[in-house]
Amino acid sequence: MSTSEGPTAPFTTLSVSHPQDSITHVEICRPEKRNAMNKAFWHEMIDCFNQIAENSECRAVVFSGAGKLFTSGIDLMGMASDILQPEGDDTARISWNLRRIISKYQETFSVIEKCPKPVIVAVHGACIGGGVDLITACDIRLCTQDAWFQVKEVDIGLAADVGTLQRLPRVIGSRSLVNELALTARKMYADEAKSCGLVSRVFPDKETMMVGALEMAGEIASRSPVAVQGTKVNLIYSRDHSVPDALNYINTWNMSMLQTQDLMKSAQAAMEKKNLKEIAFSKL
Ligand SMILES: CCC/C=C/C=C/C(=O)SCCNC(=O)CCNC(=O)[C@H](O)C(C)(C)COP(=O)(O)OP(=O)(O)OC[C@H]1O[C@@H](n2cnc3c(N)ncnc32)[C@H](O)[C@@H]1OP(=O)(O)O
Repeated sequence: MSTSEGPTAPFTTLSVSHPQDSITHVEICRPEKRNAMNKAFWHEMIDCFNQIAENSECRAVVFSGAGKLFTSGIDLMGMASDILQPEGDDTARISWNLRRIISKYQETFSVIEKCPKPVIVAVHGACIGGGVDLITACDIRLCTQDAWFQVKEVDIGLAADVGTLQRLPRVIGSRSLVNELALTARKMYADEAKSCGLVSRVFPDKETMMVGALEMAGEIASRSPVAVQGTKVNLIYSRDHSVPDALNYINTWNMSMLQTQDLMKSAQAAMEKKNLKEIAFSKL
């Protein structure tokens, strides 16, 4: 794992490293501002995850935050210009402009979901506002015992519009709990986050969590990338479609993907009780 030594070029808010073969670690890195999401962050995420999606060397991603906490959400100081004073000669043009801007903000987290490589997010300390939007777009959520989550948008006078209201109800089973969190902006702590299914594991501290996240990424990366990436794409598809539609989708998907050499290699390894880490799968 990288150790918060600062953002890596060409980014100013993200540090990207490769702690192991086939694994990419992305860290939001503005610790002095509690990883507040400034203007640069919103577009750097898009560039970063589009690059990861295209990088055939990468098979799994770990995302975390540098410093004291995961993120304090949108940068309240930098928010002013485009959202608070959108350009345009009249209401229609201002509105159209805002629509375009909001779409761009939404893309910041949708790229995580569109990236076929599984993304494990590791949360320590606070995860506020935009942080909840971000983690709900990730595939696996881990946190530390000191973590807390807050859908804080109503406190700053807006309805969350970059993913929380759309994805959180699909992550947490209880609609009532989602409504409560979004309407009251109350903090939810690690144990409740685990019991409601927002996170799948709670670790005693950040160090242990990062070791756990890396181990999990290693397990994923050792498997056939055809199988893993197909699984991510189809899990997301089936979340958003009926069972018959999703069965039809995977049928069409697998009519080509089942022809992979990875199937024979993996099946043979299983028969011979070999560790998948010993099997060389081609890049994807
Ligand atoms: C179309 C757009 C869609 C997106 C919507 C997103 C909405 C949201 O994200 S709503 C949530 C907004 N965030 C907040 O309300 C959190 C504000 N911050 C805090 O409550 C505290 O800072 C926090 C509990 C996170 C941490 O407290 P701590 O005592 O550890 O640190 P501080 O001394 O408060 O802060 C240290 C410096 O960081 C700056 N900072 C913290 N959060 C933000 C932020 N969100 N935006 C900008 N700057 C932030 C803080 O000002 C301090 O800076 P400095 O004084 O220069 O040292």
